[in-house]
Amino acid sequence: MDISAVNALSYEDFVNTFGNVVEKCPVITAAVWSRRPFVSLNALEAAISDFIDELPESGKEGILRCHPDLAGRDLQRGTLTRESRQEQAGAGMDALTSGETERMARLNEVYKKRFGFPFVICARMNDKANILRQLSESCQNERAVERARGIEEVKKICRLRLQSLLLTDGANKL
Ligand SMILES: NC(=O)NC1=NC(=O)NC1=O
Repeated sequence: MDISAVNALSYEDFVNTFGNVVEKCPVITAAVWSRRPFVSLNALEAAISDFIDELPESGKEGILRCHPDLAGRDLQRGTLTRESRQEQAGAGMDALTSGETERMARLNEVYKKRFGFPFVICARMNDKANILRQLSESCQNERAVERARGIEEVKKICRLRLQSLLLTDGANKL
């Protein structure tokens, strides 16, 4: 699908197509629809990024809270979104040893207890060793640092999801 096809989408088709580029936050997609026409993929991505940046801290933390834990309950139960399942599997989150699973669960809980939102990282740009190391180090950070780092990871996840939607000629082609 090229950018002119994106601009020609009805509101419903736009949200059906792009509603999960930020995990479980279709409101972001619904909001940026009014900023069309987009001159490029980068412009659509920038509109999403700008919308996120304009949110108050509570809104940014809300976005982070919409993300499933890495190697967490949703993965175990099979209730991840298609995108998250693919991303987490790609980073080996579905092939951890029992010790690694336990360490991820413990660190995720420590992190959430400290910050009030989950640890978020772009799984497609990391492997399990990096993820475990970053999670462990992030538990020592300040809240503002982790909010900003998490939101930057959300933007990386969003960019890769947009690219997958726009650059494939597969089923997504309208
Ligand atoms: N807590 C998370 O970072 N979750 C995720 N990162 C991804 O790239 N996909 C996810 O589900």
